[in-house]
Amino acid sequence: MADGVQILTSAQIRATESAAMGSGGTTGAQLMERAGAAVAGQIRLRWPQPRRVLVLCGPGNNGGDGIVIARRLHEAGWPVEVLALPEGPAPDAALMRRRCPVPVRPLGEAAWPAAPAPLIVDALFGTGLARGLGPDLAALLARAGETAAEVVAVDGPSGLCLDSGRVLGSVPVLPATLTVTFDSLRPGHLLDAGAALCGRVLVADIGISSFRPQPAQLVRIEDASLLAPRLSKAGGGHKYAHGHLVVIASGAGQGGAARLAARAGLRVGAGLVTLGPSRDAMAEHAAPPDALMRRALDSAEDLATLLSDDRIAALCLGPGCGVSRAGALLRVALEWRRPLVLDADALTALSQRPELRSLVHPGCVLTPHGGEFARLWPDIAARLAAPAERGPAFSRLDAARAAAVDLGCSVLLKGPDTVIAAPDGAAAIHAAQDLGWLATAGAGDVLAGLISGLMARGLEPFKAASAGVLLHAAAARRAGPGLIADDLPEALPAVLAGLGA
Ligand SMILES: NC(=O)C1=CN([C@@H]2O[C@H](COP(=O)(O)OP(=O)(O)OC[C@H]3O[C@@H](n4cnc5c(N)ncnc54)[C@H](OP(=O)(O)O)[C@@H]3O)[C@@H](O)[C@H]2O)[C@@H](O)CC1
Ligand SMILES: Nc1ncnc2c1ncn2[C@@H]1O[C@H](COP(=O)(O)OP(=O)(O)O)[C@@H](O)[C@H]1O
Ligand SMILES: [K+]
Repeated sequence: MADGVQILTSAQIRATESAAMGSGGTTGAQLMERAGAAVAGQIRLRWPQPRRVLVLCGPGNNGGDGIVIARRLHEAGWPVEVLALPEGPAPDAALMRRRCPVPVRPLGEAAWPAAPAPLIVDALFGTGLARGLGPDLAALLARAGETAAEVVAVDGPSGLCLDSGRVLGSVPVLPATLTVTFDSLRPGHLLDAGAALCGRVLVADIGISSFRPQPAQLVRIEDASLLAPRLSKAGGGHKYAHGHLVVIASGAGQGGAARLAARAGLRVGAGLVTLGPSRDAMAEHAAPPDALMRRALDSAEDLATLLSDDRIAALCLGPGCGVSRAGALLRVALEWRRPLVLDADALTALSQRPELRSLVHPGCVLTPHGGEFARLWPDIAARLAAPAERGPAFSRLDAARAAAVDLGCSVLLKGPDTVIAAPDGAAAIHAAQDLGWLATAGAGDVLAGLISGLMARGLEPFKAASAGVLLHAAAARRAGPGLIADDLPEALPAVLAGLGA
């Protein structure tokens, strides 16, 4: 399992809540009171001066939380209006409605306030969202969206599937300024459209964390400081003790992407890195860094000979390699059965050579972006591209997990929301929607170099992929706006020093 903060799906948070209540230590109404109090508290922290607030409540427990929020804000002297859908079969929510000192009026066109409230609390649907919003509700929310009110979403914006980060149905949802969720994040807060729609996400502790399922199957990776002990070279050791990485490079005239990967491998601490271009491309790959070693590799036989050296610890195949060259070397790389990163052209080559799929093994990390993923797994990609009608919708997380199980290796699906899945079901999400500058040629090559460098240093594939993504993002933050891929390896020394590695 990667180091990180546990993420629970809707089904898992429901089970956690049931276990907490089943223990006899708490009741559903108490949990609802804590949840509502936490949201009201966050609202008052963010907007210290009372202001008119419109609380929109749904039929279930999300709506029950909304009623608690309304009561709490009313008690604090805020002018509160509550509009609610008809009650569903949720006894705790019904209890809260009976206790509510503010009139609860039916939500609909007739009751909609003429003058818009500056703050809207969206407590319509949370983890119980089963389908897209109906047209009447969607129209009301669209109107609310036009008023430039600030929106606080309870658990998540209503209409957003909290398991996938996808909007259900073809209806717009009300984007939130602030989302307050309970106990832990859901995948949908980080994935796909969810990250933008949720705004700032805060997690309120409601006292049920000891009832979460263990071990964690899904985490958010965000804290690079956890990596420091594994990245440190304190304690000595010869360069070979830190691993020898081989990065396959291109034939003549095909560019320097592999050099970016190799440079990243060196910077992340692999003891030695050998770049392997074809013989006729040796001269063009002679550029710095001089710390790189070079070895001409023209054929699968040349690669097999090189890999017979036991000291070689990891191989990176794909960046700037050319699809036909990657295809020619792929079988030997896979039959080596040692730590291997397949990226870029190697992924395209694998999609064209189905007979090699059975050779993929647990020591491999595949790092596709969306296009490469769709070439390798067209059926899974089609499920992801299909409209999301019902919750839980098929997600990028589901897609990466299905791919990891299919090939029996770790799969890293790249994007602003990167998902890493291991074949045993472990998974991690890294949200970097603030790092648009990473959408630059060669950023992925650097990532492949980081991961393979970490694998050369002995990190197991899933952990190396998780750590590589973290370091990649940290380097991008360090390099800042205007970054190009070449800057990322150069930013690593400062990142590593900052981590105390
Ligand atoms: N877990 C925890 O630890 C805690 C959870 N808490 C809170 O509970 C929330 C989950 O509550 P929940 O399970 O009652 O579901 P919720 O989101 O209120 O919706 C279900 C209702 O909506 C209906 N419905 C669904 N989709 C619809 C649609 N498109 N259009 C119309 N109707 C639709 C659905 O009806 P049905 O699908 O059966 O027709 C059902 O009546 C969670 O998000 C959190 O806020 C906290 O109080 C305490 C701790
Ligand atoms: N908009 C974005 N926000 C954050 N990260 C991004 C964004 N676009 C791309 N990335 C990241 O940058 C890298 C790009 O990799 P890739 O698509 O393979 O590019 P290339 O092939 O040009 O190297 C990946 O790590 C991806 O997660
Ligand atoms: K909500």
